[in-house]
Amino acid sequence: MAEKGFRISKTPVWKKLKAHAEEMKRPEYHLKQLIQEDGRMEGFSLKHVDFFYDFSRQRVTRKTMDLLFELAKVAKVHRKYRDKVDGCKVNVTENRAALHTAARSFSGQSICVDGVNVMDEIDAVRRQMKEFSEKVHDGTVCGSTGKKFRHIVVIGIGGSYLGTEFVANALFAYADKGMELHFLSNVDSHNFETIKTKIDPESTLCIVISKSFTTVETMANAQQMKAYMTSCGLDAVKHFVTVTSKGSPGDKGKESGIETFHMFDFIGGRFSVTSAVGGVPLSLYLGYDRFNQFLEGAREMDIHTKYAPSPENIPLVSALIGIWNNNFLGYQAQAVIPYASPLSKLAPHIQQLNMESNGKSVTINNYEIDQSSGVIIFGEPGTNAQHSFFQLAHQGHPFPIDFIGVITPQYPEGGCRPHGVSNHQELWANLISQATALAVGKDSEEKTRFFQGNRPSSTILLNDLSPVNVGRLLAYYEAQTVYKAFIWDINPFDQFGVELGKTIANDLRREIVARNTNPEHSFGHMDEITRFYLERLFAGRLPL
Ligand SMILES: O=P(O)(O)OC[C@H]1O[C@H](O)[C@H](O)[C@@H](O)[C@@H]1O
Repeated sequence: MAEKGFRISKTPVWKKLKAHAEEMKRPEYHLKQLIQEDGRMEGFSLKHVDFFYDFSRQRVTRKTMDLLFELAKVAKVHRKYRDKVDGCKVNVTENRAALHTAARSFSGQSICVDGVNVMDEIDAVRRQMKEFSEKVHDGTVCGSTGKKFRHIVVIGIGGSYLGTEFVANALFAYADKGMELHFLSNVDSHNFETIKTKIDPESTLCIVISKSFTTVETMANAQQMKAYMTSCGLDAVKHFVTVTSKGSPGDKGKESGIETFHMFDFIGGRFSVTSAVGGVPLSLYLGYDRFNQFLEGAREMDIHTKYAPSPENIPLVSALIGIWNNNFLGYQAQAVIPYASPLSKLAPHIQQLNMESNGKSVTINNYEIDQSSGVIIFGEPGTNAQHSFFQLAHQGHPFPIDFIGVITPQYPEGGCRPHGVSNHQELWANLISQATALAVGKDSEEKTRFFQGNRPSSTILLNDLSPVNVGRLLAYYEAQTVYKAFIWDINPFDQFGVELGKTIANDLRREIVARNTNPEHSFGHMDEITRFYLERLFAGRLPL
């Protein structure tokens, strides 16, 4: 993928960027000055069809951008990206391709991995999802007592859950198929018990989604759900379908009576919402055509990402700005603040996408990373966020923000204008003012009322929250994540960092099983702290 011995932090352009970051500390580069420059908005924003990206309130000048484009060139990002979308095995640690982009390709062109055109199986799964969702909607496929399905319980965690939840929330206004969607992700029994109170088992379809079909939480929840359905006198087989990778323990074939939709080893969990992982629940919830429109939006952003030259390439420009903020200006966190409640689950999805992909300690050639890769991502919708953590954003530790605005809301507003403006106009007044306040700041004799300003943000604008635009937004963040990794020269497609905790949990599970089967089993051989917690679990209360 990259030449051996390559380290981005050792390149001359990296050093030039370091020196430039020092220069950018000078007062004349304070954002309150930069945003006054003629043509700032036009020169520091990009538009691609329905997607507008404004970086005029980032701490960058033309020189910064030129250096960042040089950095992208040195990192050979365009070649790496083309290798990825063409099916090269860019996930070198797992010897896999990374082809989430193929899940929304409609070009008719082959994409080959090991000489096999993956589009054939992707197309077959698309047809299967379409047919299945139509049969559920017309009642041909129904529960074991003949009732139409009205509740869908998605059983999955991490990448087999977060993307679907984000899209389902974003497109709630389009969910007119009479389906209620529930997410059983956490092994915490509260999650399961709460869902039980909300569903009618006879009209409930469970979708077990797990690429590996070994994830402990998902397997436990699937078993709980199966036992519950059986206890309700239902034939559980008729109430379950699975989404899993070919050949996994859950891929039991037609004879099991459970319909299986395949996902593939070349699509990573956190990149999988445009595959059957999102496709099965979302086509049931929204209808297949709307899921398809969502894919169209993602595809269109993929094409832009692949072909647009660096200065016009929106995901690349935002990845470069992210690296500038992180590695050169020293910001360690990034907030995602949509001024649109339907995007309330965007931040948790982007959090996994970014932090699991780019929270790495070695480069693709196994060199220890000597600059940080990945930042802490968090977020909540505005204006709610303003009334919780924005104090820190304005006067405490600064962190860059992605603001997201939607021009036309999903529901038409009535004529009521509480302060002379509609609620949507009020929302926008806040969206605009927050970015300005962060950038400009405010002088004051009173120290507690002083605002330093110079706090960077970008603003993404969408015409509306249609399935197509939600697809564009998703693909934008996916591409931005991948471009960042390609600049840092890390592999964004593996996640070995999640393994250690799971291994320790396996050991503890064995201990708990031993005590469950033998009440005399002692935890005496364990360390004091672990022993304390295990004893409390079995004692059922804190020590007196
Ligand atoms: O889809 P599954 O195999 O059940 O995996 C579910 C999730 O668990 C893993 O621990 C990883 O952290 C995620 O990347 C993955 O999406």
